Amino acid sequence: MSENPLAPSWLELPADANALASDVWSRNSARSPSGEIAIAGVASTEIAARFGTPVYVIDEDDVRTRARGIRESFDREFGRVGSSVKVYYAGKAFLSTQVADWMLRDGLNIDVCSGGELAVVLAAGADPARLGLHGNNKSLAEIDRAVGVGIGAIVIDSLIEIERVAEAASRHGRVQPVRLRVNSGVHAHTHEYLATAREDQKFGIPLVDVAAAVAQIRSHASLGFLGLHSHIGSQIFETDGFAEAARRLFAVHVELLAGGPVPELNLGGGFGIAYNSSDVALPIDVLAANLADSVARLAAEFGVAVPVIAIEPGRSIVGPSTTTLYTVGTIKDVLVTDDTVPELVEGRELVEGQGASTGSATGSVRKYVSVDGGMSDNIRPALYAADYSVRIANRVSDADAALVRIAGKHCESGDIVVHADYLPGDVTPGDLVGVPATGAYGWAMASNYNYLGRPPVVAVRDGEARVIVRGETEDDLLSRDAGLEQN
Ligand SMILES: Cc1ncc(COP(=O)(O)O)c(C=O)c1O
Ligand SMILES: N[C@@H](CCCC[NH3+])C(=O)O
Repeated sequence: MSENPLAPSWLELPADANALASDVWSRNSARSPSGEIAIAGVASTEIAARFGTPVYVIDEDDVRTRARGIRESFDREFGRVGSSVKVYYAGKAFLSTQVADWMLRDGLNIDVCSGGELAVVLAAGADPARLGLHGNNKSLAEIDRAVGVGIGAIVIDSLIEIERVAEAASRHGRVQPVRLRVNSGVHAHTHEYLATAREDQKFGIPLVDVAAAVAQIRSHASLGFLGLHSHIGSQIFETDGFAEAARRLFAVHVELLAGGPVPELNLGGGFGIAYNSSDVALPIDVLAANLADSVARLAAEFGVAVPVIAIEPGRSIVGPSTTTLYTVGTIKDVLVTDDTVPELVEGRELVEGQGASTGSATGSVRKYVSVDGGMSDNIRPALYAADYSVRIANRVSDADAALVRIAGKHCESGDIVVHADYLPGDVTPGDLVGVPATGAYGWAMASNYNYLGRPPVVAVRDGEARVIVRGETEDDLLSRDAGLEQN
């Protein structure tokens, strides 16, 4: 078997199209002696038989080990430079009461960005003091509830919000700790929709306006200023962007010290993970060490103490923990000829970065493998041109590898789950396939498009599986329909 010219340039023909890349699959994923993929000792076929497909399978030990690992790495590295760290799990990546409970037990705080997320973590029994609330347009009701329950921090995102939070705090007789989100102007190297600190976007306050905003915060007895906040974007692989944001914020942080205490500095989340064989994630302990060194250097340069650092990782904690299992329904070998190439070129522009080949593609076959889910359980390939990977989960095969595109079942040609990977060429209807690294922003961004029910989330640990979020049924889908008018 040779490489298919339709394959994107980053995708290499694997030596074994059954192999599970250890940096992409959850830590307890492995082929069992029969050849099928087992996750934390639970066979894929058993999961599919008990819970149906599609199904998100979350490896509990993986997500909790990562949560503790991030906390410990940052504690160690910032302890080394005379400071400490508050780690907030960014609940937007994936939140359920069970996941919230794991995070809290493993010593993390939780960051929420809506009243709904707040309700979930409160339902998990979280101490509100360990929570933070974000959002560029929090409603008055959301602010009121957060202040009323005694939330640990509110990240103020606009000048207008200073007055809203101050008013709610004085009404509740509280001094509400707040951070101020700053648009650092750092252009993180990621998809445009995932970059959150360029000048031309909705989040935060420009650096030049920060001094006045903080003066406004400090003028309210009902507000307590914790410090500045920056989140430059998501799925970022290098430390440079974080270090540059820290540098820009630090200069302002130091100026603010002249007007009162600034105990903390929040550097946000955004640490990248591997979704496929071309992604190389920076190890968390390297990232933590680099950031600690950068912040310590800045503190020394400015002659001030290293502040307490807060971080808000989401994807890097929960992303690699989860595999989505699907059942293959139909398969088509699509011959890409001269006639179809122009369409492909156009398609490539729509999904920039996917890297479909152009002229040389003539006469090559792309195998379309359609599964029983799609953009309703993972919108990221369609929304961000995210490149995932795939393996047959119910068996191994020594058939020659074939270039496949995993498509969903939605009425939408952009409904793609995996743009390109190699699978054994005998992949067949009825096979189970596993798509790893779907834990972050998969279920969280799922929809009911085409009236598909959102799949269940099943947690696996030590050979046991249990539902932590049940899947939606047709009754669920119909339950919000008001029905026909009675004549
Ligand atoms: C303010 C804020 N904090 C934290 C995160 C979490 O980012 P990630 O899941 O990439 O770590 C996000 C999402 O991008 C965010 O907007
Ligand atoms: N939803 C994005 C991450 C968050 C974007 C900015 N807060 C993703 O799937 O990658």
